[in-house]
Amino acid sequence: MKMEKVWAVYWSATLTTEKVVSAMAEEASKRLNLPLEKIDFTLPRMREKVFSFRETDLVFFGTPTYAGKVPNKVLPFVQSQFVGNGALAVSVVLFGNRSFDNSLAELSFELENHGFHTVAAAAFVGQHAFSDVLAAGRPAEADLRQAADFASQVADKVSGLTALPGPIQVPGDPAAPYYVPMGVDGQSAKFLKAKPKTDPGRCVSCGLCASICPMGAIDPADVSNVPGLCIKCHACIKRCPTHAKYLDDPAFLSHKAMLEQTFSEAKENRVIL
Ligand SMILES: Cc1cc2nc3c(=O)[nH]c(=O)nc-3n(C[C@H](O)[C@H](O)[C@H](O)COP(=O)(O)O)c2cc1C
Repeated sequence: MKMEKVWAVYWSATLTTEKVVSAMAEEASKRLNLPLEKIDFTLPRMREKVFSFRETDLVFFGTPTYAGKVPNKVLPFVQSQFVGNGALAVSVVLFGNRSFDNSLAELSFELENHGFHTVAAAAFVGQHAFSDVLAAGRPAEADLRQAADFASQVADKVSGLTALPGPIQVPGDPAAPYYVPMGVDGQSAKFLKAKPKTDPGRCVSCGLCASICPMGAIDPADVSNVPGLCIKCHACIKRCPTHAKYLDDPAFLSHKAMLEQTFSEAKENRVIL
């Protein structure tokens, strides 16, 4: 099929999805000798307009896995902000070494439902946003190489297509319920209402956290004040230059400890072509 443009489209709070989707789209654009454009819809200001694609677009579309699915506060934007108009798409999810459960199936389903034709899919491991040790440093160089190899195979597949294939088959159930986080005691860990705290001894009031919060939840005039909804994405915690932000909610810490105890063995990336 004759394509005209490659796109990297992603939502990424701690930048692992951005890294993997960008590596894929960059490689495909090189291989197909086509221009590349990026849409990062992580921040509220990037979620105000609708993006419409064309049949000649190849779109690498990525989100993280939260509770085994597409993050529930991101899903409405996936559904309302992007119109496929017959564009080819590659669904990509990142997951933090536990499982991607049903996120890839859900993302693929939503893309198909909104006018995209999915031609490939991938689930890559990214450092777990909750932890400094779970999948630490991933995507690493080897992951990014694998992402590029995959994209190059996608490019060859797309160039060789003479008709639209059926939707790519991915494991999982788009309608499955969310994974319920557990604590070390085996009971469900309820930390939905937890909010990040600020260490006044470290915070220099640079305002970065407020400017990168995907929910716009942090008061820029007083960053220790979080009046908005916190989705525990860890953008503020992971990206604070002085390490001033933290979560000390006991249920959250218990879930994090359980994950670190149970899912320490490195998982592999999954590609579907
Ligand atoms: C609220 C929340 C829920 C998560 N749930 C899962 C999960 O169910 N399974 C998993 O393996 N990783 C899970 N993760 C880890 C993320 O999928 C992983 O850190 C991903 O790389 C984050 O993407 P980003 O860097 O683009 O924001 C979760 C992370 C957060 C913040």
